[in-house]
Amino acid sequence: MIKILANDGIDPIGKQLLEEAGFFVDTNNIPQDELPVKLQEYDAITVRSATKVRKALIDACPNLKVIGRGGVGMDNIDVEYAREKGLSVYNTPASSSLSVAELVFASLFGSVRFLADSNRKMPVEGGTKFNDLKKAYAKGIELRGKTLGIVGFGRIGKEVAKIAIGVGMEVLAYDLFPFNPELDIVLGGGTTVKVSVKTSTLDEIIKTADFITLHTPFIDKALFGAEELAQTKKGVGLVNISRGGLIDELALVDALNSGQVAFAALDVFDNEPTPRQEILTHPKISLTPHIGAATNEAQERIGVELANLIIDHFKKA
Ligand SMILES: O=C(O)[C@H](O)COP(=O)(O)O
Repeated sequence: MIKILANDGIDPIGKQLLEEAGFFVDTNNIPQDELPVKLQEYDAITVRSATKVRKALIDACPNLKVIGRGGVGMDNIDVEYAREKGLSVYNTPASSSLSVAELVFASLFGSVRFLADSNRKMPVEGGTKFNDLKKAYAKGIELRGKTLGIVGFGRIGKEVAKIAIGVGMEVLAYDLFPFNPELDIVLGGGTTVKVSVKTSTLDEIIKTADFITLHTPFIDKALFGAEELAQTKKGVGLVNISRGGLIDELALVDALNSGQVAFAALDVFDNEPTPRQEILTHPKISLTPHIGAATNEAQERIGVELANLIIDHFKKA
């Protein structure tokens, strides 16, 4: 019987599909340091971003045939090495785009009305300094009519653009690769509307956008270091629900303190799962613990897609 270890969990429907196909699915979370021994008895492992599947683990498990990533980013997997060793590596790139895009807007709407800081301070100061807090949060901003720069115009960037257009924002989109700026927005009731974003350069986005959201993988250095942050429109808002490291965190703290950057909304961090204190405690940062894809709907789509990929793999083998 094919044995699958879903080390970071899998949606119950995905699990059920695998079991109906005749596979044994273990959803126990085996600690990273025990995997080199315990994973040896499995044919496949599925992970999210927590479990690392590095060269040494791959070498320790010669029976392993498939690595499945329930999600998009594969930076926790030595993908090339695994493929060189004859393993198949799958991810589910489309299933979570909408959930990530919705978190971008949850973060943006929240940040322009100081929700994160207000929720930190109200339980402590709300009873005695209500009117002081009311004043502190008096300069909210509307999103309608503002310019959103989207850096990385793949599946997630496009979903972000659709919501932004619905909100009435101007969208500047940049990607390393050429893309079609036209998008179809499906409205409630099923009507489809064709819209278009403005193709932009990274430089134009840095210098002119009111808000910037990042949707690229982390390659080797921060896209937004001190130099780029200094060139942004004063009072820009930044959102990173992509990968830690894309914004230089120390430069960001400086830019927030000087007022160059008005706020940042971060779902991903340099040192996950232990982000630095300066980031965790900054009043102008809205924080979430890497939950962009963490909705019931996205996880169900991911589980089903991953299960079908694994079933197809072993059917063909
Ligand atoms: O790359 C991804 O799909 C996201 O960062 C989600 O990661 P997660 O599966 O750990 O939530």
